[in-house]
Amino acid sequence: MASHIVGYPRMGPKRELKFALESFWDKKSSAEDLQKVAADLRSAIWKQMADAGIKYIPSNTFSYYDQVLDATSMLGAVPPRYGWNGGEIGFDTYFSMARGNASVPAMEMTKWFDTNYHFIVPELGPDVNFSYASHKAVDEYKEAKSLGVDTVPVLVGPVSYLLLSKPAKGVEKTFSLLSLLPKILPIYKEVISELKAAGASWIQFDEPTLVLDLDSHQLQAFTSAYADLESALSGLNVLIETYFADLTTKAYKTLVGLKGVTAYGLDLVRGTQTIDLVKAGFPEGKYLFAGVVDGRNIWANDLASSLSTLQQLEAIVGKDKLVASTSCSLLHTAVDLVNETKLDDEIKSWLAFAAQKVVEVNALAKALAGQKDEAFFAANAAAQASRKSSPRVTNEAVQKAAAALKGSDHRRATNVSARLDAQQKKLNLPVLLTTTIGSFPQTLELRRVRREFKANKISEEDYVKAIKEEIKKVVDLQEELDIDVLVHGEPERNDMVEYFGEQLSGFAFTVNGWVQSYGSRCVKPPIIYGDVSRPKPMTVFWSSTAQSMTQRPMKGMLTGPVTILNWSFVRNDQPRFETCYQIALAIKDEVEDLEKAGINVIQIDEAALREGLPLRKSEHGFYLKWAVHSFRITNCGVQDTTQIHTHMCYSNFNDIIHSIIDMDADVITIENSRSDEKLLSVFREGVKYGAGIGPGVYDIHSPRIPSTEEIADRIDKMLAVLETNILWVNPDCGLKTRKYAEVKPALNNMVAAAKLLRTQLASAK
Ligand SMILES: Nc1nc2c(c(=O)[nH]1)N[C@@H](CNc1ccc(C(=O)N[C@@H](CCC(=O)N[C@@H](CCC(=O)N[C@@H](CCC(=O)O)C(=O)O)C(=O)O)C(=O)O)cc1)CN2
Ligand code: MET
Ligand SMILES: [Zn+2]
Repeated sequence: MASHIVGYPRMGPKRELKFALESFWDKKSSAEDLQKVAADLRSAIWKQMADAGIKYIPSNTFSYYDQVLDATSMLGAVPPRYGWNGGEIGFDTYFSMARGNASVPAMEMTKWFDTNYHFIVPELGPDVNFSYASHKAVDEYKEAKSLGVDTVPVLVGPVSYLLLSKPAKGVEKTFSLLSLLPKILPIYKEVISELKAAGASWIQFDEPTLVLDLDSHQLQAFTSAYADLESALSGLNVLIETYFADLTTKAYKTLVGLKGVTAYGLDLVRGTQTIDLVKAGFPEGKYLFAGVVDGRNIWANDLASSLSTLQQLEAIVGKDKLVASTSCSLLHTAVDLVNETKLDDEIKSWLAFAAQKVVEVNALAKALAGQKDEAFFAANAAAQASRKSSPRVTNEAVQKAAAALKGSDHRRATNVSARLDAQQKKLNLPVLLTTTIGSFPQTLELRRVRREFKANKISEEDYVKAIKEEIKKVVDLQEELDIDVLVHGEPERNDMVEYFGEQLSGFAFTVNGWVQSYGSRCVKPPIIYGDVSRPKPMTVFWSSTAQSMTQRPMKGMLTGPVTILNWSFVRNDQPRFETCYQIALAIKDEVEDLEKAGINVIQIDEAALREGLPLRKSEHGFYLKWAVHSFRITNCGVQDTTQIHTHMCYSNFNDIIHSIIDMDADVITIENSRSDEKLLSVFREGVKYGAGIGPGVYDIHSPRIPSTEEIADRIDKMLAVLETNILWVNPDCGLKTRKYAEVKPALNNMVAAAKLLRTQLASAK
């Protein structure tokens, strides 16, 4: 019985890679400095896994930015605008694709399945000349070998690579990405042959797209691809790794029928029915890599339960053919619990980060082989029992309140158009209202103030004073720019989810529990371990302070329950929807306290509602029902005259537009400018939208300053499909990652464009 790890976090236990990357990008250190940090991280990870006893240790799961971009580099699929002239791809070309450069914008980035990780989307057309342009996979295999570790090199599988790509500009409608298979497989063969020459005996292809709803043409692509690779792969053990959900019966049949493949990796955590597929039939003589240790969460594994699952599987696949593994790459969990100095011992005993999960996987493999570490299993069982019975986990009052929600719809009594009328009477605002999404630039000074306050280096009094001054600056700036509905700028928040987690009961937070979101950017998801409640108001002080500084409406600014849920590490001992309802009740209390404090406009961000959509269509309906319901619970109790906003920053929701309407917000602001045709086409196709709507008029992810004409043009396009009286004018998303030098002129042009159109509309009447 052996053990395997699908993949490992690259950022390092203290985000060493983040700091090395950012310092290199800022030209404060050399390429060699960066390479040295990276090599040290890799060697530490390999040694750690080898010491733990892991048999199948992955290599090439390290990346300077993203593993899909690494595959693009391996294939030489560099879009022509980056001016690459062949040869081994270096940092210049690689980081230009990832982040853009002075003259060319970055490639598109999008969500990796239903995680908070983002990958760089390959752009492929009929003219791409593929060539073997990055030897990273082979180099890393050799590097590990020279350190005495024989690894399993990991490649993004050829079919998933194509299924995750997008057609290049100009061929969007006509081009079949899968038609490129015969062009990329020769490159894969070159890599395989070099790996063999270097001594590899195993190879892992990550083919996570196998868990999606695939049609027979797409499934056939897997069959042909691996048939084509069969002779190149002969002599190697070949693992096809899937993760994030169950396979459909058809996909499972395709997988186990692949030529030349000797091992299958299955996610037994999110794939709740996977075990039944295996029971219904598993090919003789093949390996099953059983993903029983959750790579998406921070909970210690229930070892007794996993051991029993593995024993059932062993009876089917045979003793020497079962391998204990993680459910997916550990990229999506925090790195090492050892560095958590502030968590108490009880909560710590319930947790396992990546480093601890490696030990769990190995303990399971040994136990199955008859060498059970009794002390380790006993300590684990005790921790599981303590988590089940701890009074800190259960709050009867919260459970009762959440249970009482069932059966009711929680809708505001008045319909949205009547509410908008009532709000207009109270607020008396012009048409084409301007606003922003919430955050203003997070300056270094601001981050320093927060850090020093957290470390008790400055007093609460000084801290409050500094934040108040910052809010005043932001308010004054917005008045000067003549924005209609103001925000306080969120200077007191480190992150829109972590900030609320820190103030709610039932949450724990870490010091170093960082998870890569994209490139060098990381998030520190709070841990929801118990029933959620709100001990006291969270934002009322800052919002009413901000409102007292201006006559204009000041938006209260909250993060919605679905987003808090999706961007936290969620408890796994009750269904997600129950936790979501509890958060909704806490946010409801906050909404009502803001209203009482005289805040007339309240924004409840649901930035992550779309990303939480299950991977399989059959599960969409159920998710959307409780997610939308949770949102409505937060604001069903406010008066007609209180205006509820929501914000989303993932524009690809044509498929869920009816659920968005059903959220029944008074105003929604949405990311749009990166993909305006996509969003506006919903309305062009005749979807009736009567609530306020602000499709973003410029992209905040780019430092570029949009001109007045260009923004006016965008607004014009929107007016062609949306009624004047419901249209709002705002950027795509919050401004926290931008600089004031960019934000001031951009907002100035935005207000000018709105005014220009107001004048045109008035004279057209
Ligand atoms: N949770 C979440 N998910 C999201 C988003 C989001 O806003 N939040 N936005 C979308 C895009 N994803 C993003 C993810 C991260 C960042 C981002 O800016 N992250 C920062 C960390 C931000 C943070 O929490 N910083 C803290 C802590 C500061 C810090 O890192 N301090 C160091 C000290 C180092 C120093 O001396 O500076 C430490 O604690 O170790 C603060 O500002 O208060 C980063 O990686 O740089 C932006 C967008 C999708 N997913
Ligand atoms: C990722 S959505 C961000 C919403 C938040 N209110 C902000 O402006 O930063
Ligand atoms: Zn946003």
